[in-house]
Amino acid sequence: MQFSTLTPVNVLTGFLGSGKTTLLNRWVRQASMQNTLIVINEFGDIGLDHQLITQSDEQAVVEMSSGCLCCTLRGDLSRTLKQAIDSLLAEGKPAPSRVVIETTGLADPAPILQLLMTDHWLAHRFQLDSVVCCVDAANGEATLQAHRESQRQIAIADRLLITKTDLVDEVRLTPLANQLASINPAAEQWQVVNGNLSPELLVGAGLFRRDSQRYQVEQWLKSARYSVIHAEDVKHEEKQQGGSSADAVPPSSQPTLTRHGENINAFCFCVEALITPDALENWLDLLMSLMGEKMLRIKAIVHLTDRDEPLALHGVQHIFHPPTPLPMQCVNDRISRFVFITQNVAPATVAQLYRFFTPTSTTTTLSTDPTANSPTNLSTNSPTNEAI
Ligand SMILES: Nc1nc2c(ncn2[C@@H]2O[C@H](COP(=O)(O)OP(=O)(O)OP(=O)(O)O)[C@@H](O)[C@H]2O)c(=O)[nH]1
Repeated sequence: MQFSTLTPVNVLTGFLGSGKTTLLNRWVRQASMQNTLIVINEFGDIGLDHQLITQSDEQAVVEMSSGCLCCTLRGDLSRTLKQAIDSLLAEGKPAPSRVVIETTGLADPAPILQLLMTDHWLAHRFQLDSVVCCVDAANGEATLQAHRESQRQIAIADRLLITKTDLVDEVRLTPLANQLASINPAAEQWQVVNGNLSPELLVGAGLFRRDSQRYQVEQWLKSARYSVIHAEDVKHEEKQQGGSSADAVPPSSQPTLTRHGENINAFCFCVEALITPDALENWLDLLMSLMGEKMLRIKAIVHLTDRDEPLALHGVQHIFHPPTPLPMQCVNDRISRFVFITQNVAPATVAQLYRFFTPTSTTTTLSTDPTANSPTNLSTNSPTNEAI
């Protein structure tokens, strides 16, 4: 399956009452959202949101109710999308060119992202474009302190929309914006009043841009926004000074500590040397098996010893999307960059575990099979270069 033929999916998340439906109500009226399929995951029997969304000929709105997509209804997403697309085609309408999934306010978006990678039918038809998270300007700080789900929604997002900014002044807005930036430094922030925001600002955060038919590596990875830890520095300091790898962690990567003792860490781990496939696989395997639940999101551009072209990796918790081989001209150097957003996992732990596996001498080949979703499967098959 070519990347260019996969339908982009935007996941719209945000805590209860944060303004998701208000935003969607605006979006469905926009010309740029024509031919978009909107999936609303309601929790409970009465799908009020569905009644609120204005329907038009261009948009199909389907509703999944009675349960939360992230907890109980995983099989239902592919079923819902299949049925919706079948009925569009039966009516003589085109298949959707975009899907927007609005989650329940309490949903952890990570399982939904995993579903897009692991469900065979979904993985062959859809690709994640962006996770968009609404944060209520008036209640955001309190919600963030009190609810783990809210922290995870913010940490995993590509775009953060601070809604209801008409209700607060700068004195309240600035600390919230700073806190969001410390949890998720790479996510762009937008202020929104009554859902008034062009949907075009929200799409196109994915690795592959459909409109230009190009890979956009730096816009996707945004590694420059993170504090950086160099694998080589970690080694050097320990050898020369007898310090620990924690010494190599810059102060700017100190965690955002929330009231419930959750540490959200966002950092970029850089490796200048080419990495052997074994070291990569063993490192990621160990990280995921020991602390997969706490790995909220991982994106990486990796340069391996056994191949010229770089690979793009994208993981959510313990699940990885199949590696995507990229054309060499997408990158400027051969430094591997891993962006981690973690919960209660210190950057030093990630760095130390990497050191544990380097150097290694054997080489294997990474699979690009869409069903090979775990790092454990990275070494199984020959690459097929399907995504190029
Ligand atoms: N003042 C103000 N109110 C807003 C704004 N955006 C949304 N609201 C109001 O906030 C309330 C919640 O908005 P919704 O769009 O229903 O929020 P939601 O995230 O879909 O809510 P759930 O589905 O319960 O999670 C509604 O009464 C909206 O009218 C805004 O920018 N300013």
